[in-house]
Amino acid sequence: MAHRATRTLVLGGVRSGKSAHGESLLRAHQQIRYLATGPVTTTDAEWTARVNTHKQRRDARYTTIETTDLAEALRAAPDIPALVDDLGSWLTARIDAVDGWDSGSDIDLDADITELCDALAAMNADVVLISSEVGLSLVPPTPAGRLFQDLLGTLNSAVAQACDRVSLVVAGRVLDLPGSSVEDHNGAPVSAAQSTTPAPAAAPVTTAPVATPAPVTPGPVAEPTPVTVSGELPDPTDAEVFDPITPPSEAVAFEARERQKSLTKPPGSLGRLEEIGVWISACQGQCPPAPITSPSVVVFAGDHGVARGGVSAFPPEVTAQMVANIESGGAAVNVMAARVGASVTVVDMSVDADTAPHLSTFKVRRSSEDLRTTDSITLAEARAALAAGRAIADRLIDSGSDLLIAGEMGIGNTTPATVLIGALTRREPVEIVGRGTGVDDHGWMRKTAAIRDGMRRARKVVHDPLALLAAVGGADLTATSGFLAQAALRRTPVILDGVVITAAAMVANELAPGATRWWIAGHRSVEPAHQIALDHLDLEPVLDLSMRLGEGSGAVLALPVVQSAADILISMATFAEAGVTDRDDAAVPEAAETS
Ligand SMILES: O=C(O)c1ccc[n+]([C@@H]2O[C@H](COP(=O)([O-])O)[C@@H](O)[C@H]2O)c1
Ligand SMILES: Cc1cc2nc[nH]c2cc1C
Repeated sequence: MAHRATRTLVLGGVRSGKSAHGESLLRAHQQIRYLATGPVTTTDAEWTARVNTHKQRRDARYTTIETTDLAEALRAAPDIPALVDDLGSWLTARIDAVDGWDSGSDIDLDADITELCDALAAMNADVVLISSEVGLSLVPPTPAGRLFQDLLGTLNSAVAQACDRVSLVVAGRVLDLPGSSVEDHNGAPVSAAQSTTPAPAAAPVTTAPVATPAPVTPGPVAEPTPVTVSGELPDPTDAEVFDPITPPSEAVAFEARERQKSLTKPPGSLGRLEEIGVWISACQGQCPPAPITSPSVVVFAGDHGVARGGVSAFPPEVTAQMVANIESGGAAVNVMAARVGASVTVVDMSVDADTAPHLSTFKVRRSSEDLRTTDSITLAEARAALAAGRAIADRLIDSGSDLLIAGEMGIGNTTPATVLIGALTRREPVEIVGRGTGVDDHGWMRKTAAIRDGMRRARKVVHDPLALLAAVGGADLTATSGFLAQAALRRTPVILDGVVITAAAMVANELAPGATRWWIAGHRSVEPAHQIALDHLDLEPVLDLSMRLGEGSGAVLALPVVQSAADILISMATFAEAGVTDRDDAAVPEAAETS
């Protein structure tokens, strides 16, 4: 599936973090044109220092082009992602060009703005434009100041119309602004300026809070702020085909290990945390890494026909009830995510009930079939579910998510998860069956038999990941596999949750070999199949709290550990900076004569 170009306008005040956010949106690209619109030569030392700070943050993937003719610069390479920083400097140059500072309201830049918007519309690659939001401050006391403020407001509005996404960055927090984004029938963004047809009829996919996590304060959970990730159903053609996965950067991992040694701590004293920091750095392709500020949890929900066979301690209607609970912020995952500043989105892939339209845009069917006797879903449904999972990952990453977590909700889903793990690792059902939600002994026997029957059917298609998911996985697990593999393809780190997510991860790693390098295991579930799956993927869980809840809860609990690991590499002082004597620099006392 080709990645679709996205035009994003990032607004914010001075030192709000808007440029850093803009850069993070282009994180996944290997080649980026940095269109610098500021003055090329200046005698202002402070300005030069500011420019240097920005330059240092950018890595070798960036080519800097200093220009005040933005339209031409964009048109020169429409297939290469671009970062424009910023529109205010461009506007200054346009006003300079017509000697317009004293012209009051007579100045007319409409033609320049239209040309810029047309060039934006012609881009085939992602483009991010940074601009100051100056309209919230006092009206400037000088005519030139008022002219600039008015024109920049007009320019920002025009560019916003030409963009697919607009965000406002305030104090390092990113707020996705709702509005005029519409998409064509293939899901490709069409700017409102270009669009001649009304928005498509399909309901937008509204997610529970995305990108604007509540501040982490003790007390009741903040009310979720719905954010719309607009879009139609993705094209399922070839949804199971993935480009090769490239691993996180070995060179940056080496650099990060070297940096660990230089920080004011005995080498290795932070144990596993050090390697987690190295991993985040390698995933981001930069050392030190950027802090993890926009983590997103997606809870994939679905029912399973096998649940009618008495394999769970709870009845299937609980799935839909819990989906509503998660959507309204009352589930464990909501509470934990609010504590650590992660957004939570619940997606109905195959719940056996009608859920709210904004949760069911990607819904493939009501309940997957009973895996004991029937394929859970058809191959066409499996492709649709895979494409949905991939599109959800894409949309979150394109909105600035810097770490993804998959969670799930579905009564009976530990049975298909265990079947997948058993089939891929060739284990006996009794070795891997667990109690799930707490099924009793009779239920345990029914579940073991169901796993045996499912594994018998799975064995025939074990070498074909798509067919395997269709035979015994169901729509929710299939979407999860697409989501996890796509995150790896988009070079975005993931924290895995318990047995169900890890089962989907195993199949994702079959679809996209090497994807596992982009994942870390958040915790060890008490389900016996989980440890077997973790061993298979060569993953060591961060936490072991004897949990078996699902929803993404174990992964969310591990998130602050991963965030701290990144922070250590970012913020700790080195021995040299802090004036602390390093081990190798210490004076060695004369060895005592022992003759
Ligand atoms: O993630 C886990 O390891 C895990 C272990 C046991 C149960 N669950 C959750 O419990 C439900 C499935 O359990 P069951 O007994 O209905 O198969 C489902 O909603 C999962 O989120 C999750
Ligand atoms: C209440 C309940 C909450 C859950 N969350 C994830 N799986 C679950 C299963 C049940 C039964």
